[in-house]
Amino acid sequence: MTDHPSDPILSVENLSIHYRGTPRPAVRNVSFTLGRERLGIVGESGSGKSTVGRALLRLLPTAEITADRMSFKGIDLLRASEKDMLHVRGAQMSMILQDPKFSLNPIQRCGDQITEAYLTHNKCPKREARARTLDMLEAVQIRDPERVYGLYPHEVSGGMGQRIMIAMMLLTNPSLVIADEPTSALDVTVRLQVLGILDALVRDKGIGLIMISHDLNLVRNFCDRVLIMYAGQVVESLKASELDNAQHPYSRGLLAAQPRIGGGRGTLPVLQRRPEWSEPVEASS
Ligand SMILES: Nc1ncnc2c1ncn2[C@@H]1O[C@H](COP(=O)(O)OP(=O)(O)OP(=O)(O)O)[C@@H](O)[C@H]1O
Repeated sequence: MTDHPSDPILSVENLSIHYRGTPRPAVRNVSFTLGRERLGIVGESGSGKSTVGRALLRLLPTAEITADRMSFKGIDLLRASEKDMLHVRGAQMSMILQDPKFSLNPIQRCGDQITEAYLTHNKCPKREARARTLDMLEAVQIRDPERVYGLYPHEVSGGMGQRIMIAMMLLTNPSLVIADEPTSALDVTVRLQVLGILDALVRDKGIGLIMISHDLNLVRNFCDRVLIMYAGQVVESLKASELDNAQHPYSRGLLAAQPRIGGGRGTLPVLQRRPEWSEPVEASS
């Protein structure tokens, strides 16, 4: 079990993932550890970020997953039975996806969905689960939890839907939350509110967070460490505060392609890609 804040919650060594029927692995030799911290995974579309997140939850029925190690709080995720994974998913490890519209059940009231998810993993009277749901809705800064409890997903805004998802994912007290582009469907103000909520909850509860994103500015400000992925591999791993000093030419290209306030109106450079970056590299942690 993980007791000390600096103990890794998650340890991944040489993770490779190959979707069956595709010519090459989507992810190759990815290694990293995660403590009670916020780890960003960035890279262009198709670089394998979401595939890594889904592999941790073993949500890839059409892929071969191999690794020297993929352990979460002492559980061997490669060899855990499906029954064991049912206890891990949603209870100890949760995933927040981009758009709540596709994650919430459209024909069930939002509050009932959270209560039901809680009761799947915890035995308690329904009344108590409902009260916990209302408390959690309040914790994610929903002002009128009783009213929102009774709304259907189509009746809530994108930002509120995402708070509802966060409430659902955090109510079971997970040790690890994987947030896959959790705010990219939100406008800037709501995005900052949702990130603030996630940040406070992660800090207060000592959760490990993996933030999957395209947005370098977001991970620079929000995360402690960053993995930069290209063509299924981690090309660079560094502290978020040192992101601007990234060395790999792909990372430098990503940084240079970011528009900056006050950066002038010139054309942004086109991101260069070289074949040798797709060659196998030494695993980094
Ligand atoms: N179910 C699947 N079957 C076959 N190939 C897949 C499947 N899902 C993803 N891939 C491929 O795996 C590679 C990595 O995809 P992945 O979605 O992990 O990238 P990503 O970095 O998360 O991209 P995005 O930012 O667009 O979500 C891509 O080449 C993608 O086409």
